[in-house]
Amino acid sequence: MLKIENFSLALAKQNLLSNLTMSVGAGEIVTIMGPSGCGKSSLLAAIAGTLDEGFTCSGSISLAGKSLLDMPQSQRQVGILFQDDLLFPHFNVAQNLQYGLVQSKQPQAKQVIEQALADAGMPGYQQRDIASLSGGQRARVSVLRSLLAEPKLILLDEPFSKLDKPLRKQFRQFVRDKIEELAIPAILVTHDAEDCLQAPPISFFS
Ligand SMILES: Nc1ncnc2c1ncn2[C@@H]1O[C@H](COP(=O)(O)OP(=O)(O)OP(=O)(O)O)[C@@H](O)[C@H]1O
Repeated sequence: MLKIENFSLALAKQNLLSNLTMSVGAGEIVTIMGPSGCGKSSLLAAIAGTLDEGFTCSGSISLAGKSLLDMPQSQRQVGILFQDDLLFPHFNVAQNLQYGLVQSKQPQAKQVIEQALADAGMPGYQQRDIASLSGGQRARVSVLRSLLAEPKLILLDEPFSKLDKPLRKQFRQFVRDKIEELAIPAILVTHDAEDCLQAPPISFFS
């Protein structure tokens, strides 16, 4: 479980978040909404350990009982998905997925990748160039790459915003199923109430 307790975040003298307390259970997806610039992505960065200098935070964030704020970024095992996928354009689909694969799965990489692509409705796409994929296919490869790294928590920063409506619906379901399957907590930041994958959103609108 992810637990955020009395968490406050400031940028120079600007208060972004004050005393946020929330928890996210295994397989649960909590959605966060709020106006542009209110600090949603910064909260995700604080959890992932990628907050830039200039931000200060207080309170606690723990995952499975371990404090994340005290942990180096490399040890946090947090997966992040952004609006723009960060796939390597010069690698094909399989090479991109292999990059995400945890060390223990490397010996069976071929089979694991084959199965992951089949699960994502993209069987046989291993050798395809990234540039030849549609937006929805790129999005799916991007999610798969994050999930193959077996993160202990996943943070989704508007990953659906570039997809058209029918694709968005299909992709939301795909992400929800994968997170439930992995039984890890997830936080989704969005501007679109329809993106709420489970319960109603936590709103940062004041
Ligand atoms: N690297 C940075 N350096 C300085 N200021 C930053 C940095 N990143 C974000 N900010 C500022 O911090 C505030 C919160 O930004 P953040 O990206 O967290 O907002 P957001 O709620 O995710 O916005 P949006 O919905 O527009 O993506 C904004 O005022 C933004 O300009």
